[in-house]
Amino acid sequence: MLIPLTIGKLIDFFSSPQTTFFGLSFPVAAACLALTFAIGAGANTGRAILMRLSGGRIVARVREQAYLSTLRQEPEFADRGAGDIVSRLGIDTSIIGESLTNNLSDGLRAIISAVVGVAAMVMISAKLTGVMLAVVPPVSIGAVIYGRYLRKLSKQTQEALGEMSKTAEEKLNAFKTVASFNAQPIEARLFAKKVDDVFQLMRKEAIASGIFYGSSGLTGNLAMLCLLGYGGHLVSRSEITVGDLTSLLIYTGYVGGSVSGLTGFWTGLMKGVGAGTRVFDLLDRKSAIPLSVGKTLEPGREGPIRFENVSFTYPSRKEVEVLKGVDLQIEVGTSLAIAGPSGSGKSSIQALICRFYDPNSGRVMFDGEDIREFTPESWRERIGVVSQDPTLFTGSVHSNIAYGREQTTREEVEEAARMANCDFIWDLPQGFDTQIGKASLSGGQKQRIAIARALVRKPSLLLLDEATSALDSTSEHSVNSALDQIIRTQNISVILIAHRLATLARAERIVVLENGKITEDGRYSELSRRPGGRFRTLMAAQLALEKNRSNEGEDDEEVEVEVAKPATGAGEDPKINQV
Ligand SMILES: Nc1ncnc2c1ncn2[C@@H]1O[C@H](COP(=O)(O)OP(=O)(O)OP(=O)(O)O)[C@@H](O)[C@H]1O
Repeated sequence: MLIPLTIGKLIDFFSSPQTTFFGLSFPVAAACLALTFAIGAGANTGRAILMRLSGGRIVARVREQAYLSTLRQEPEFADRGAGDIVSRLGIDTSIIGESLTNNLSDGLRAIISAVVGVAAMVMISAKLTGVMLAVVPPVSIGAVIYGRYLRKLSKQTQEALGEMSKTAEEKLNAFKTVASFNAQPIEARLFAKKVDDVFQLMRKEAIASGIFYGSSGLTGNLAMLCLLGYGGHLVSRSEITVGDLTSLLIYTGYVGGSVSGLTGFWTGLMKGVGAGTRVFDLLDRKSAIPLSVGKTLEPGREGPIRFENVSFTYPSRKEVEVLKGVDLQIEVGTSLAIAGPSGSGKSSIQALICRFYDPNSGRVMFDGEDIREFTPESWRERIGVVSQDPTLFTGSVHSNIAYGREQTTREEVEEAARMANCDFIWDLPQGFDTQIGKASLSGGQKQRIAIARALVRKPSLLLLDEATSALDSTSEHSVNSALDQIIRTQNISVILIAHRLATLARAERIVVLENGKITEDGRYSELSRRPGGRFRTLMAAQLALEKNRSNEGEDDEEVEVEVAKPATGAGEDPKINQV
């Protein structure tokens, strides 16, 4: 801030050499200034480093906490699309970091420069300063209006970016589906549309910023012109020197730069607020099913699970009642299969058991207590889940089986793998240390690793959702024998959802769910013989389907082997043996 003053004094010094710089001779003043500039340079270096570091730290902490908060939400929350959440964690947090550090630092510097500049100008000539300050009110009003508009635009832009990421993420995750349908041009168009949405918003921002900066520049230049005219007049009347006028003009440039820096600071802040709203949405969101609220369920406690008149609708589709007054009891250590047409609510029963959702009415009880009494964390500890298409994560076979339990030993992992019939692991090049990804194992192998992953937790309840429906008969056979072994040898309650007869036959008890209601309940041997029964009808359809499949070339022998060693109650139906 001393430079304009120095230049003014220098001009006056050359026109009249007896001029001093605040009483100092010019060489001494120059030395002092050099020192001041050196200190200034050091401070600037420190500012740049500290601001970048603190910005990086803010972004890192906001990201970590927002990610943790996201992971602790109820599963329904993730249905809004991972792409949008990833864009919040990536782009929006960067904008916040930028806004809070570089922007804040530039803003502070602009405020200090403006205040010191105006003070120096008042010191040189209060009259001329008054002329210059006339531009401040219109520019400030313009900045406020522009800032508000920008905040709105910024939020819309971040949302559009989120949509764009969501679209790309979904399709890139289904790369093979897109390729097999030759849908690349359609997907490219869809993505281009999302990109265009972002571009349109950026265009609005570009026009608004052009108008704002153009008009505030014009206002500044006009003020400069007035200053020059009026200043020249004051010089001609010897009220100020040429050096003073020069200093004043340069200060005006400084202050003008600071004011435009301040508007940049304001608009940057507004951008940050826009992005911040989206990140704080994640950070502040209270989960509908908080993970740590309730009492901790003691690990060894056993008891039946009971659905008491449970009705349920998904929060995102309130108009469809998925479960309608379901009553169901699952005794400790028994196996139950849920059969029923597609969309009848089978998976929803498992989702309620896992407490991914809460019922709208009725209760899910464990050992006489509503499961809502327990923390979802401690409740889920006792449940092992195997889904139809289990996800394996990048890492070793060991880390996939030990997923969620870092302290699990190799012996425990191997024991679970044995129980889940995962013999193939021992034949892999590096055994349990073999690195696997999303796509490096067959469906049946993945499924068995998923069963081992569920078993390693030593669950007291195992949930299998159509664990065999996507498999060929060989893989189905391996998975089913693993299942047999578990049902027979472990004291685990098993709830399995299945369409395939060979899998259903493994359970000690079967319930048929239709349109959200239990319509039949009994042992396999009873239900498959009940004349006109729902299960019998369903099975006849399934039987025809499976027969068709075998005729089309599936390995009949495998299926026979399947049924040759069914669990209690199965294998008595001649139709099944026929399969
Ligand atoms: N996350 C969700 N949000 C909204 N509706 C859902 C959701 N998941 C399932 N539904 C709906 O709830 C109903 C029951 O679905 P559910 O998955 O429980 O049936 P299912 O018997 O397991 O079917 P399938 O045998 O085809 O897997 C269906 O109408 C389905 O469209």
